[in-house]
Amino acid sequence: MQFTKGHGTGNDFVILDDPEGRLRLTPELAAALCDRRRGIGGDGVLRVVRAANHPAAARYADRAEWFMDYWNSDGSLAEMCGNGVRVFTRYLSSIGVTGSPDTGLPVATRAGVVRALVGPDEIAVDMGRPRVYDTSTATLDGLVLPGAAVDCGNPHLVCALPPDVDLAALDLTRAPGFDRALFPAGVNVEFVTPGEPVAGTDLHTLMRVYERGSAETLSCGSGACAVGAVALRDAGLDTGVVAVDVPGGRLTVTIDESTCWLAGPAVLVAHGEVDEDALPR
Ligand SMILES: N[C@@H](CCC[C@H](N)C(=O)O)C(=O)O
Repeated sequence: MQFTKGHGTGNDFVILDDPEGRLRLTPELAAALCDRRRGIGGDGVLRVVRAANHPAAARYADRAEWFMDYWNSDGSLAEMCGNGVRVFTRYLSSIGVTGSPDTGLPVATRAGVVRALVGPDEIAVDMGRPRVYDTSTATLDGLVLPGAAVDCGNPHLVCALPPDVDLAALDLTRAPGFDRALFPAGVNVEFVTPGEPVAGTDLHTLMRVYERGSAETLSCGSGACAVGAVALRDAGLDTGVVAVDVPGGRLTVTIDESTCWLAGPAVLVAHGEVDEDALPR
């Protein structure tokens, strides 16, 4: 099986080119590919399949030729992956699939169709406006942290740390607790603290994330959008530019009246062949 490996600010993916949708991708195979010791290693799998050839995306086929079939590293499916769309788009452009320079490349996801614009260094995705819809709490290290529930196509809980809690010192080797009644399908939990002013932006936030299905990752694009939306709301702003620093680098979130743009680097680092029979079962 051929694969490509790529990442966006350290959120890394195994990319499988399967335009006809012939590959029998199972939760076990996705988890085995993502295994960092016995497989290739990744926070998730991005299967590149024509929308018309996948039952979850056929309804989008008139609007988007390509479907990002996204799997978390534990083998579960997710509706959206912001960094995934950016890396997926980098892969498509590497094989000559480019969108229109004006309107970009439409990409179907389980949360609907988004569009990506390829710049010289960065790839930006029009993610749609995040919906901040409730309050809740996360528990971690004996702390109870209030947070905002945000829908970015996938679920997020954005928790601001009290000033005496150090973001870098949080122990994210274990999953934070959350309200299963509010998030029956699980949630990605972002922990945030304000950063120093950054030129060209309205706000600057530092973030770490514990992702549903993938544990702590170096970056989460949809999480950055959720964080940007909450940061602007808390600053009394409807629109603006937020620099979101994650352990893997910087993402820029731009929210206007109608949508949210997520921008940052997206890199392909390797191509190869994996022996499926040698993967862990
Ligand atoms: N890292 C992603 C989000 C991936 C999906 C997430 N773990 C979920 O289950 O919702 C991103 O960049 O958005």
